[in-house]
Amino acid sequence: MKVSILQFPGTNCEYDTQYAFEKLGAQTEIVWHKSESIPADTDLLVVAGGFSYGDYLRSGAIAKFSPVMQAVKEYASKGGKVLGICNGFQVLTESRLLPGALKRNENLHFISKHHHLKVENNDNTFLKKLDNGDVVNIPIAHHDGNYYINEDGLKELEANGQILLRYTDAEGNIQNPNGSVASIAGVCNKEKNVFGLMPHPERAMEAVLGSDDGVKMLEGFLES
Ligand SMILES: NC(=O)CC[C@H](N)C(=O)O
Repeated sequence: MKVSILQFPGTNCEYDTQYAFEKLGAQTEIVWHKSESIPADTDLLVVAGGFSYGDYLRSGAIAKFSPVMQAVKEYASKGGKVLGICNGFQVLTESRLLPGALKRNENLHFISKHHHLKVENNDNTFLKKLDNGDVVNIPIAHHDGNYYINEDGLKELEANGQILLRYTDAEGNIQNPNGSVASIAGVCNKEKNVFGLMPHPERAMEAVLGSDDGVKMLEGFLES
């Protein structure tokens, strides 16, 4: 299992992501954004979190023009699996590889804390190790996590089972820390090979650091 991890100027979660996947037994490689290709043996491509291009203009809006993104689009169009975490989710929506957009948090604050999430749909590679309705505890850390999609888009997401995760409390009651439409924390594309979420599963790999619920999330990618 080979996980390639994209790195833009300002990415800051690439080494945590590398640590998380190596802990699960995967081989990893960090790929600089100037590369015009991604490693041929890639089984999963992760767009890691951080502040690509300092979040100037809009989070992910400049990264989408990086040379590597053409290769990412080709990889995804052939069914390659892509996971965008936080800023990676923002890059994937900006690149139109995922539906919707991430706006400034409703309260205009950067929010950094553990948050509970409910699994909405586990019929996909990413969440297959969890059950629908499971509640996980995963850190969030963002100022642009306010997921937006219009009404028609939301209906389409619901109809196609593309809503993966929603923000909740520990009991699974819906919460909304950032103003996201329908409290959405993560979605996938219609083909279910491109995944994006604002929370950071790679930061929840050890109970002693607050939660190891990220293990079950990322493990889904290791068995295909
Ligand atoms: N942790 C991150 O990836 C941060 C994402 C993004 N730069 C934001 O603050 O919204």
